[in-house]
Amino acid sequence: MTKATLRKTYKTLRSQLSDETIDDLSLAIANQLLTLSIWEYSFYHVFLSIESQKEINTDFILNILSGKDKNIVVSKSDFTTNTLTNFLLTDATTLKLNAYNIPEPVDGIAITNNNIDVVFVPLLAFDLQGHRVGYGKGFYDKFLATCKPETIKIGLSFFEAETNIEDTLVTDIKLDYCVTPEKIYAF
Ligand SMILES: Nc1nc2c(c(=O)[nH]1)N(C=O)[C@@H](CNc1ccc(C(=O)N[C@@H](CCC(=O)O)C(=O)O)cc1)CN2
Ligand SMILES: Nc1ncnc2c1ncn2[C@@H]1O[C@H](COP(=O)(O)OP(=O)(O)OP(=O)(O)O)[C@@H](O)[C@H]1O
Repeated sequence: MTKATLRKTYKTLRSQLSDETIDDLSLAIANQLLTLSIWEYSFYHVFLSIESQKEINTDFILNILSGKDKNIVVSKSDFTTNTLTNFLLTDATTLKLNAYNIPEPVDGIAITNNNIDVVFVPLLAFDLQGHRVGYGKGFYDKFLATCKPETIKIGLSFFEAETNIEDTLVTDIKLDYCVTPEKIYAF
């Protein structure tokens, strides 16, 4: 299927999930993540959930990371350039919802992309090759392109893989893993 079709299909599927189901599935995803060998690193980039879009609740992952004393990195989105700038999330960080309902830090300690070891990547759909479909503005493709090549990229999804995304671009950065409540896909 094409990215446009997949976006539509998976937005609809997500819109049908109750808040309780979202929390149950998000916890199952966090528990799956615990079985991966990814916990020896230092800097972890996590997206902060857009609740109105029924995204995965990343609070469980944030709790794991703070329990392990990891450096947690979160983004501010610039919708004029479709780029992300990254900041350390600390107890002192004030978060504010932006115009797209994304929680983001008001200010803080800036982190350069080459320090980031692991990125948890939001998505609407993904395929068996490790390609993903997001909201279509290329924020994550641009961000991941500026991380070091060894950075581990982990998609998080409520739903299982599609066979194939037809219209992938050369600029699409593939995932290393995609984790669902049921399974871990390694690419
Ligand atoms: N939590 C989270 N943060 C993220 C992303 C994400 O997918 N999830 N992004 C991943 O790249 C970037 C933001 N990307 C976005 C791109 C478009 C829209 C947007 O157009 N929203 C419209 C229409 C939504 C719709 O079509 O349903 C809106 O809210 O009105 C929102 C976020 C960076 N931060
Ligand atoms: N490294 C890059 N530099 C400049 N433009 C890029 C880069 N990567 C992707 N783009 C552009 O971003 C646009 C959106 O790409 P795509 O449809 O793959 O977004 P997406 O992955 O669904 O969304 P997102 O990354 O925001 O979740 C495309 O027009 C693409 O050309």
